[in-house]
Amino acid sequence: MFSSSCCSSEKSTSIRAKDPPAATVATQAARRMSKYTVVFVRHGQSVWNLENKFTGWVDVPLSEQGVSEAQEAGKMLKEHKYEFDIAYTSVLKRAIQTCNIVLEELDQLYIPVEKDYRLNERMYGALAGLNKQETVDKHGIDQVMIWRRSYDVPPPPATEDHEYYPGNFPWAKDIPKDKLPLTESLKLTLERVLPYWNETIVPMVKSGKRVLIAAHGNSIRAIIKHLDNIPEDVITKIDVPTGVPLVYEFDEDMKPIKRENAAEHLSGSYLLNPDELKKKIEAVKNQTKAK
Ligand SMILES: O=C(O)[C@@H](CO)OP(=O)(O)O
Repeated sequence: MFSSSCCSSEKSTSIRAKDPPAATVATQAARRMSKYTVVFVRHGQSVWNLENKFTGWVDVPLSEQGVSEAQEAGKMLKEHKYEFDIAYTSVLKRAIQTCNIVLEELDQLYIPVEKDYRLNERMYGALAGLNKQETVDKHGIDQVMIWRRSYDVPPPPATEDHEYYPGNFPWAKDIPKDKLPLTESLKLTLERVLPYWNETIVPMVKSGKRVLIAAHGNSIRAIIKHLDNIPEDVITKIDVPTGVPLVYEFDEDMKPIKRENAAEHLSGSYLLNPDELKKKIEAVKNQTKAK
């Protein structure tokens, strides 16, 4: 079964609180009503995160640090006694590796794992392969932040002559040409991910299966925007750290229930203490800096 406690700071509240504040009582009541739990994990650091390159659909592996982060994610879940019936991941090896490492740590490699390109990272268009900071130096921080974090402005497209044109990826051969994106904004990523969430993952959750999703910074941002109805101008400021489990609880209508220690703007909470979490989120933000 899923454990009811989530993180170190939650543990300390139970020691501290003789007369829990009203908010805690409300959260505890909400938790009793929670029916389903889904855990998201962004893959650990990839070799292109390490080299600070825009990646998107390019299929690069985890770095050494990324492998350790995925192991840590698995250990966190094990510590809190999470178990899963099925896992979903993308067709990109950094997410698949993360999924396998997490399941290995949990000693649950036996569960089915479904891979689908609709959980892929956003397709980063012609920026794929470029160094993020060099792109800032060339185009300016404002332009790069529009490409990187605006809700609906996609980067320039990767046309057929581009080194990372997605039609050349072996795993993409069955994607119909009209569905093959040459670039994606977060909005387009959401439009790709959401049908998979609604039609494949939600029915599985509602059937009582305990679901793990190992995916990517922007495919997870897209899903949480949908789950928490996060406004367009707020989701632009939200970054997902690498290799930290993010736990969501839902009521029977799949409406998220706010967890104690929920991350800012989210109903879900990360299984990491706030200081470490902040450092990991800053590391993502700092991939592009103003000069
Ligand atoms: O390059 C990418 O594919 C993504 C994730 O690493 O980057 P960003 O965080 O800049 O959207």
